[in-house]
Formats: sequence, C-alpha cells, structure tokens
Amino acid sequence: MKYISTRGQAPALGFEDVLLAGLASDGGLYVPETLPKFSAEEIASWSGLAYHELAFKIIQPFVADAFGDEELKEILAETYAGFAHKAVAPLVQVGPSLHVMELFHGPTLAFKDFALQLLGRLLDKVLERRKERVVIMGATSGDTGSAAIEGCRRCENLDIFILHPHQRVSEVQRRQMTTILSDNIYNLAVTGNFDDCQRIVKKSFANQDFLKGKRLVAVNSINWARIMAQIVYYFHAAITLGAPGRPVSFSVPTGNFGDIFAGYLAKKMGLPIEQLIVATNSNDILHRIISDNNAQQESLEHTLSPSMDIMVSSNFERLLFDLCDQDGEKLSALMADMDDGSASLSINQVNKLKSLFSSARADDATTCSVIERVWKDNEYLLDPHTAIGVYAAEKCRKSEQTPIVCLATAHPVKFPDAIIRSGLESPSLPEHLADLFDRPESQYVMEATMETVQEFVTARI
Ligand SMILES: Cc1ncc(COP(=O)(O)O)c(C=O)c1O
Ligand SMILES: N[C@@H](CCOP(=O)(O)O)C(=O)O
Repeated sequence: MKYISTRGQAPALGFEDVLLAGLASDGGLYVPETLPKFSAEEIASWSGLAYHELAFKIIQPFVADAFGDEELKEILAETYAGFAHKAVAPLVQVGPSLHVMELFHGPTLAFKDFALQLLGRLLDKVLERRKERVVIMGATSGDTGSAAIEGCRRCENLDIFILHPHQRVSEVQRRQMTTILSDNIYNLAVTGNFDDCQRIVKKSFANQDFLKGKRLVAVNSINWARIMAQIVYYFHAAITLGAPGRPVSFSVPTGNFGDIFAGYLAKKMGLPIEQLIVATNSNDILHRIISDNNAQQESLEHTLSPSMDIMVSSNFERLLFDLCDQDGEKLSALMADMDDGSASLSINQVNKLKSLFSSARADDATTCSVIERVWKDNEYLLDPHTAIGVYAAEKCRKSEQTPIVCLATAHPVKFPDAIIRSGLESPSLPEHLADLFDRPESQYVMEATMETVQEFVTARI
C-alpha cells in the first residue's frame, strides 16, 4: 500500500518508511492512498475472533509490503497478550444501550497502549533489519508519553525524548514517565502547554540539522501507524454488539482527533457506524468548528481532563484533506488559515462535516457531575475523559435503538483530582504500579523553545 501526504508535495511512501516518519517533507500527514474495504459478509465472519486475530484482518492490508503474514500474526499476538484483561477491550454497560469500551487495560492504563505497544514492536523489527539507530521525539499531555516510553523501552536502537507541559499533567501521569530510568529515555518538562510541546516536535521535522544525520521518528498520532492500530477496536466493539447486522454509534473523548479519526476510517472501511460523536472539554475548538464553523484559537485552559487540553488538533488535517476532496493545494491553503484561526469552511464542507460528526462540550463541573451520577447509578467509576464522552453520548445520540459505545480512554486512577472533586474516593494503583510514588524520578525542566529542546537533544545523541 502507498501512503500520500495531505499537502500533496512529498513523495508517496510504503509502510516501512511511513512508520519511520513523522510529518511528511512538505509538512503534511501521511494517509493511505486507498483504504481497504470489507464487505458485510467478511465482517460477519470475524465474529468470535480473539482481539489479536481481528487486528490481523484489519492491519494486514496496511502493512503487507513490510511485514509477512506470519511475522505480523506473531507480533500482534505478543502485543495484546500483554493486556491485563482477557477481552483486551471489554465492554461494560452503564445505561440504556450505552456501553463503555475499556481501553485502559494496557501497561500504562490508557488507550495509547493499543497503538504504542504495537508501534514499539514494529519499530524494533524494522530498525534491527536496517541496523539503524533513530531519534524519537514525542509531545504528550500525559498519556502518550508513558505509553511511548513503555512501548519503545525494549528497543535498543533509539533515543527517546518526550516533551510534557510542566505541571500540567497529573502526578500519576508524570511519574509513569519520569520513573523509567534509562540511558536513552529523556523526559523534558517544558514550561508551556501541550500545544507548545507539539509545535516544537512538529517544527523539528522541518528543521533537522540538530540530529547529526540521524532519522527523526514520531510516536504521536501524526505517525500513521498509531491511527491504523486504533481502527481495530471500533470493529471489535461493533462486532460484539451485533455488527454488521446492527449499526453501532461511538462517542469519543477527543483532543488531537486521532482516536475519532480512526473511527471515521473504520466507517469508510465498511463498518456500519451510525453516529460518530466528538466529545471535548472546555478546550472546545473541535466542537465549535463542527457546530458553528468557528475555528478561532482561544487560550488553552487547564482542566480536570488534562490529556484533552489541546487546541491544535493535528489529525483534523487528515479529515480536512478529505473535505478538500484530497486536493493538497486546497488543503495547504486551508491549513494556513487554521493556523491563524481565520479558517472558515465552505457550506458544502460544513454540511459534510455535520453529516459525519455530532459534537458536545463538557466543562469541569459537568464532568464531575457525570462521574458522580454514573457512580451512583452503577457503582462504576469513570475517568474524567470518559465522563465527557458519556455526557456527549447522552446529549447527541439520536436513538436508543442503536447501541452507543463511549471509548473509556484512561483508567480513573490516573486522575485523582477529578475523582475527589466528584465527591468520590480515588482507587488504588494496580499492582505493577503500586510503588510508583516511591520510585526516583528524572526530568529536565526547560523553556518552550525549539532551540532549547534541540540543543538538549543534540548533546545527548
Ligand atoms: C485519556 C485521553 N482521552 C482522550 C484523548 C484524546 O484522544 P485524541 O487525541 O486521539 O483525540 C487523549 C489524548 O489524546 C487521552 O489521553
Ligand atoms: N492526549 C495525548 C496528546 C497527544 O496525542 P497523540 O494521540 O497525538 O499522541 C497525550 O496524552 O499525550
């Protein structure tokens, strides 16, 4: 399969090169030139497959030029064997036809493990084959960082630099990153917000002189492999609930637009998805664009759902590419307007967007009231991101005839502030993290400029 850049100027690449890339050389994001499509009969035949077997069906067409079937099967089996729940992504019902899909049974307790446990293994194989050592840079609002470190830690052929916004991630999230002590892992606490971290990483793809000739690889969802792996759980949940015979809807706590974009692709690949709901916190630019064609950048608020404190949603570019009929020139002009907040979609684009997505926004008070209510009704504890998804599901769903699945993107234990503010008790850390607060930490606090970060990287590679 070939992958093309959304900006239309970079060369098309195969999977291995896309895996080893971040932004394309023209500043765009890679997307598959064509998507595999699955028929209803084919999807029906996947009922009862184990998670890793289903993952093979969906991922194989995307990676066939780089990984043989047997090798891929082995990698996938190993990847998802490391999850703490036998179902890997179990569904729990919390209301009438309302389910949460628990995506937090991986080692770092957030949905990022689904893709980063796989990406780490794929990278390891490719770098070993090529005998190449690379530099990884990632930006995190709390969850990607630890999942990337955990996913890549077994790989010797890389140095990994993770930028997080200083004092803007939860203490559990910070410790999950900063307590992994190793010569090739660096945690940079940047005095800014997540958008600053992501801007520095993205700008580094365009300014690579600091790398001493090494290759720069992304672990954020700008890397296509992240999105690819996240498509699988939409199929898994929908098939469990009766697809393709019955349509299913999804509500997705959204920040960088990676997770919901994977759902959008699942639908394009043949999964009968009725509604895709974008759920945001007070940093609501995506909700404003969808509901009101308002793309104005506002200052980023620090909320009780810190992983979604994002204003510049990288993967929205991949969707806009489709809304621009995959015309790279048109998209580039639109992205320039997105960057300065002046973007306005055409009537056709707005109508298309509204036909694809519904959206809702929940502030901190609403988030806490949902956590409290769902606990009272079900004795089920939501994390604050998932609570926003549940709120949006209830607000936007068109019919109770169609089951709706809210993606539970993180374990509540990562966000004690929100749980306590909801009048509840924070749960205890799972066994493998029980001594997290006793482990020594290592992090480097630095200002939010590309020059400072690049100087730091150059000195360590
Ligand atoms: C817990 C949690 N929920 C939701 C999101 C939003 O996902 P996405 O950025 O793919 O939209 C993130 C981070 O991205 C997250 O860490
Ligand atoms: N919420 C994320 C932000 C980065 O998103 P990504 O999916 O592009 O890696 C985080 O927790 O770091």
